[in-house]
Amino acid sequence: MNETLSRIVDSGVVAVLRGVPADQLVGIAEALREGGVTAVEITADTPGVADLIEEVSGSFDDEVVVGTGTVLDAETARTTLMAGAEFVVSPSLHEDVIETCNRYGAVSAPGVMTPTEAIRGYEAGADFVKVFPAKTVGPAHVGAMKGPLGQIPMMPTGGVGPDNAADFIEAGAFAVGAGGALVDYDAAERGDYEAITETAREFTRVVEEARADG
Ligand SMILES: O=C(O)C(=O)C[C@H](O)[C@H](O)COP(=O)(O)O
Repeated sequence: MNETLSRIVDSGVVAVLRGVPADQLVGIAEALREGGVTAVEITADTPGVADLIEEVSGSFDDEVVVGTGTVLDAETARTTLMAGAEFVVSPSLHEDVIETCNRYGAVSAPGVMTPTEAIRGYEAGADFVKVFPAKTVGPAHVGAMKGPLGQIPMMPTGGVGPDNAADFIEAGAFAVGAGGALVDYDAAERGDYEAITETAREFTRVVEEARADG
């Protein structure tokens, strides 16, 4: 397995940081890592995303795997890969983004909702697919897609929290992505990074237990 992908598997949870304030970034990434979440995605609509990716990848070496989220075009993929991103996630399917990632040896994950989109992304060379938005379709949808498409690693994202993460893992997801339910910017603003670590710990515990049960 690709090394970046195996580091995402190890984390089990990919933290989606959208609009993270620059002065909170390293503190939040550290708090997440303390709680076992060692894969972090900074979304491309975050101001200064390339600089933020460079900062976080320079701060942790191999301990934290860093990617770009909400990537809608090849230019954004290339720019952020050059800044140090190791994986690229999209809410939608863009074959030029997948192609660009493969050109530079990076992992790519298009956003998909249907079996047709999932297989199209995988045939285009994606390493895994992000089932998005996950909460509206639920774990049963992921389980049903994994039936005929068991070879495609799936990471449900969008409305995933410690309350439903186990159901997605039990349905066959190899990991989950989470933003709102995982990263509390207000807590970071107050300097309460321990709260972020606690949520991350709970999240990774739930995922590990669901894997052990499966
Ligand atoms: O556009 C993307 O690439 C995304 O990652 C979409 C959402 O920001 C994530 O799905 C996080 O969603 P929540 O966990 O519900 O906050």
